[in-house]
Amino acid sequence: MTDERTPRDRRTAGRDFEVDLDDVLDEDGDEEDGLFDNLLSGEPIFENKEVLRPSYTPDELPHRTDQINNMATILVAALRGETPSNILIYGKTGTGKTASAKFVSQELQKTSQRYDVPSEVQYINCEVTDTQYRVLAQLANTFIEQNRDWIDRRTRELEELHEQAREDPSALLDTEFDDPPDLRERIDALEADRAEMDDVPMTGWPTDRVYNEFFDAVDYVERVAVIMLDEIDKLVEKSGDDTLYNLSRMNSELSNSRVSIIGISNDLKFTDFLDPRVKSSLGEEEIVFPPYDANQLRDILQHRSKVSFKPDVLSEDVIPLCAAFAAREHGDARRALDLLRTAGELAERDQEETVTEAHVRRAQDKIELDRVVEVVRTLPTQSKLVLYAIMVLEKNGVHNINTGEVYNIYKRLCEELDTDVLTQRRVTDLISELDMLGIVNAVVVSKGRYGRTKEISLSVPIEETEAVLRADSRIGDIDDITPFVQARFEN
Ligand SMILES: Nc1ncnc2c1ncn2[C@@H]1O[C@H](COP(=O)(O)OP(=O)(O)OP(=O)(O)O)[C@@H](O)[C@H]1O
Repeated sequence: MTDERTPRDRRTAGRDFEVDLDDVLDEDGDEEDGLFDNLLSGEPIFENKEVLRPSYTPDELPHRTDQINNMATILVAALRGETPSNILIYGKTGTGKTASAKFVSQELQKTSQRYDVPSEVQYINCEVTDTQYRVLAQLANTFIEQNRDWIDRRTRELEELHEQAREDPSALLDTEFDDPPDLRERIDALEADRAEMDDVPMTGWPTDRVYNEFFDAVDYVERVAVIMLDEIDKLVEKSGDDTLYNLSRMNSELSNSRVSIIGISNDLKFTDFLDPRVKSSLGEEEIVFPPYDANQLRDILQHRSKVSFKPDVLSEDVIPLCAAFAAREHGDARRALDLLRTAGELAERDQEETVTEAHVRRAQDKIELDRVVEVVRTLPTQSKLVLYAIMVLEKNGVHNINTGEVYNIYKRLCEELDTDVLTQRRVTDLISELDMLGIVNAVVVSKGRYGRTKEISLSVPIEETEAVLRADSRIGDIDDITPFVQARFEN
């Protein structure tokens, strides 16, 4: 059947929204370049941009061989049916902890399938799943799901065997079953278990009931379960160490299965908050991921760029510059990859054929600005008011602002918003926090016999900061405030 409609008919058929086609068709009704045509027509820079995103797990991780081998040496116990030691993995953000741990898990699962040994890794991101209840419920449901699949497979096998045994009783000779009724009993028992296996709801039960469900689900069949808790410090920060305590003492009570834990953290000090028993059990093995240096980052980018970019689109200095910028930021591979991707996107947007050093510099500014916008947007209201006060002063040409000046404006803002006024001491603390976040720069200077004071300046672009602050509906309502700054006696 041929479609008799014109291209225009086809485009408008079934539309339930209005589009002005004159924007896309010229006066003679011919097609002009549409909104996306221009963007699509440029020679694309990327071969596969997804490869540069954090969600992609590379199958090669340069400069992490030692850590990967170390993990494998510990986890190989699972393939022998033994319990691997628990592992704690430390390292700053972007040092390849998650990528390496996931890589080793995939290899472990592949090998376990090949040798038919039941060992598996369950990954949990504790930034998302951050309470004992949710961790246990998520694990329980994963194992319940697997158990149901296992029962389905097993009952199918046993039904077949039952069929055979009814015709020929010798079919049961080398099995654990005495006769067909014995086998039938086993099938019925499995089906009864299956019927009882309900999911754990994500809220609402007492936590010990969830724990019991999880315990029964893991122990239902023989297996070694490695539980990988990424961002484990977030779990401890939010809900203490009960989950880790419970997981680390399970093995003494399990009959069929074994559990081992891999904890991943970028907070080197988080174990200080753990119960000593949990601390020693969790830290049986510790693996440290040091920051990458510029040369290592260069290798990592080189590997990824081969798959992600078209050939010859990167000018020579692009990768070294991305690596150098990211090495300055505590050797963060995620930052290096973000820079490279953003630089590529900027070149693509400009419809240029090569990515240059200038794109990398612009990408660095853009990423930095995005970070600032995000930090400012999520500040608590009081900190936003303090920052707003500093911004008002700068906008009115005041430099080397002191705390008293910030405090005066801050008080006026609070009055206008009819909100609580914090003490000057507390506001000084908030200024120090803004300093630590890199949003303002506060240096203590000595004023000779006038004592010491803080000189404060904004470290971020003023227009963008104002726009983000004003996007907060309460601050957006503030009328323009002109600071009254006392004459200063400079010495
Ligand atoms: N050696 C490496 N080779 C290739 N890519 C790497 C390497 N190390 C890290 N990466 C990449 O860098 C990004 C960040 O890595 P990853 O998520 O593993 O860091 P992390 O140490 O877990 O950081 P965080 O603590 O912030 O979670 C990912 O895209 C990862 O694929």
